[in-house]
Amino acid sequence: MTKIDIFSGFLGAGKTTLIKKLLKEAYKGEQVVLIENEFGEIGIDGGFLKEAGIEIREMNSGCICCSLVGDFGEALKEVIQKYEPDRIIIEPSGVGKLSDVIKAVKKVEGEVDIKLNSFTTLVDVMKCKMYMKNFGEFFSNQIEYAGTIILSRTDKAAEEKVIAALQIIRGLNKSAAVITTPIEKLSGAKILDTMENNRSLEKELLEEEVCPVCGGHHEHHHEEECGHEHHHGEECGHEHHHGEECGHEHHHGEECDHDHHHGEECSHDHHHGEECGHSHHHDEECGHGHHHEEGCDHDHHHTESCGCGHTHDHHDHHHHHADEVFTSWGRETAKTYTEEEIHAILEALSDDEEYGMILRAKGMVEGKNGSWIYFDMVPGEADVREGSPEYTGRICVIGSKLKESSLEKLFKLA
Ligand SMILES: Nc1nc2c(ncn2[C@@H]2O[C@H](COP(=O)(O)OP(=O)(O)OP(=O)(O)O)[C@@H](O)[C@H]2O)c(=O)[nH]1
Repeated sequence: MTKIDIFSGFLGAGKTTLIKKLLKEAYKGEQVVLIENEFGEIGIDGGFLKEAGIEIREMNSGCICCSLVGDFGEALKEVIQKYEPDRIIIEPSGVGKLSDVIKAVKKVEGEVDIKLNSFTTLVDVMKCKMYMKNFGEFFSNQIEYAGTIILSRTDKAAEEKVIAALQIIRGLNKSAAVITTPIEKLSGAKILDTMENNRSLEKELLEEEVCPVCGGHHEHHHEEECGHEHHHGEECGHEHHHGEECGHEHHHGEECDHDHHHGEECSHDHHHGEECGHSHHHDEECGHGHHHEEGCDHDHHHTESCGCGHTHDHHDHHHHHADEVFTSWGRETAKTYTEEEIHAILEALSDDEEYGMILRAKGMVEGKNGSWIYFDMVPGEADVREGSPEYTGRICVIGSKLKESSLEKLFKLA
């Protein structure tokens, strides 16, 4: 039996940091394979894990969070046959939907000897509100479907920030255990134990199939024999979440006829997002595209892309349109830099609209003095450190409306 642990989290939330800690402290002695589905053209994270003897299966050519569930199933089977691991860690792309990843794993559970052991989401408390506001469903889905939520940067965030983030999180997910203690203060075993004992949402998610009463697809928020709450199915006679024109609480845009266009006024209670927080179809405030999750009945024939940065033809109802929101820019380079140059570049990325809205930059390049410079940046935060030599320099920037030629110039690659 191979245990599957899913670690979800928005760009730069701290997934890799946590996985490293668990590998050292909680998964010690286990045969572990990491399946990662990075958003971005160049896989950056793999290196350190390879050094630690961990097998990595990168899925950059296909996304596990949308229609390529079959391929994902094949990848899982292949990994299990080849390595017979004790555990598989799945790190979906930072903008993938956790609910889709859970479903994808569940689908293959009957075919291979695996068990979905945990599904955890990392949330950066410093940016929770901003991400919620700007990226809606891409961000909120990961919170809603998590069995456990781990807050990152509680080591340095003000208490009010942590409490504000908690409020947003609790609005989306009432039952997950939320770890607010900085992870370095907890042992890996303690974290794993917390992750493994919070699985109530799993059942809920699995029941998100066809309703035995009305035959519709509902998202179930409570488990009661059909007795669950419905979003629509008026004929069921149960409590509904989506009673149009009824001013009820909303859980999601799914299968909901009343799309909110252009942030029209809305007087309902919402489960995701402050400042109305419902999904929007058109750009507002932040200037980015928002998800298109509404459960419309038509097929989409256009080619879309999801969080993996690749394009797929979707024949199902999961339209991510992540490519409308997120893009990545990556380069391999033999160019050398000084640490000061890298600091200055990251600062420019943080501060300047000139390059688009930067959500994440990371990479490793050779230093002028022959050492290797590793860097990580999320808005307002940059980490530059020395690391072991890589086979070549690699740079990856992820964001919204990236300006590639400006980025090339900034990294002096033009
Ligand atoms: N102070 C602090 N820094 C953190 C914490 N978690 C992560 N970081 C830093 O944030 C940066 C990004 O962390 P990662 O662990 O690489 O994040 P990730 O979610 O794997 O990022 P992606 O590669 O975008 O998927 C790194 O510089 C980390 O050191 C935390 O709890 N506290």
